[in-house]
Amino acid sequence: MSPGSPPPSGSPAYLSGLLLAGRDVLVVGAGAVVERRLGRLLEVGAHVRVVAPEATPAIAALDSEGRIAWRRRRFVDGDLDGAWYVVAATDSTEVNAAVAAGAEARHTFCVRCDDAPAGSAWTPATRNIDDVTVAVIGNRDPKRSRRLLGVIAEALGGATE
Ligand SMILES: C[C@@]1(CC(=O)O)c2cc3[nH]c(cc4nc(cc5[nH]c(cc(n2)[C@H]1CCC(=O)O)[C@@](C)(CC(=O)O)[C@@H]5CCC(=O)O)C(CC(=O)O)=C4CCC(=O)O)c(CCC(=O)O)c3CC(=O)O
Ligand SMILES: NC(=O)C1=CN([C@@H]2O[C@H](COP(=O)(O)OP(=O)(O)OC[C@H]3O[C@@H](n4cnc5c(N)ncnc54)[C@H](O)[C@@H]3O)[C@@H](O)[C@H]2O)C=CC1
Repeated sequence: MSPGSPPPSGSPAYLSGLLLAGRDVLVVGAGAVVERRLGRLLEVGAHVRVVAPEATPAIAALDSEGRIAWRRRRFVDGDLDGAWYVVAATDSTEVNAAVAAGAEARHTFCVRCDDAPAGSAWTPATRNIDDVTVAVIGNRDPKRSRRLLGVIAEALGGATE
């Protein structure tokens, strides 16, 4: 089976709980998708570096508050040095491919937001319910994953969204 190709059932992902507190995470791009992903990364204490020429107001505010480090420029390969985990989420296929290739060369896991099988990690729909974290990862049907998370949350008596 080639990297990223799906098994007969389930998803091709090996689920693992990454402990990112205090660890360097590189996020390339600062648009709507990154805005959604930053919440969980910050909640678990990751040290997030964002590289992008433009950012949404919410992401720029996180930088002003010192909660992330935003480098206001285009991605360069050296940005990958030191990262434990990488999110490639620009609106350019070429840039996302370059980020994923540089991460692959360093054996660093990388989520590719535009072409999931071409990355090496996927982002689950995630929610904390009391003292557990519930995460669902499907097979490139994120709305279904989000829906299933809601069903599980309800079964556990947690708030629904
Ligand atoms: C495989 C995966 C890899 C990864 O990115 O990690 C992936 C891939 C892709 N998503 C795409 C599109 C959208 N994804 C969302 C939403 C979410 N996507 C999430 C995860 C994942 N998305 C990973 C595993 C998914 C799984 O479990 O199956 C969630 C769960 C978590 C999170 O994002 O935090 C979050 C929902 C939960 C929440 O909201 O809480 C929306 C909705 C929206 O934006 O409002 C849209 C637009 C509408 C639509 O198309 O449905 C595209 C096409 C891009 C393009 O067209 O270019 C790709 C690319 C591809 O499949 O190759
Ligand atoms: N996986 C997922 O959940 C989803 C993925 N997508 C995909 O993700 C991509 C990004 O989506 P959005 O966040 O909505 O895009 P957006 O257009 O809001 O943001 C793009 C970001 O990329 C940055 N960027 C552009 N060139 C760059 C470079 N050379 N170096 C560094 N940063 C650069 C821009 O400055 C901007 O911050 C979409 O094109 C789409 O393919 C879209 C929706 C959901």
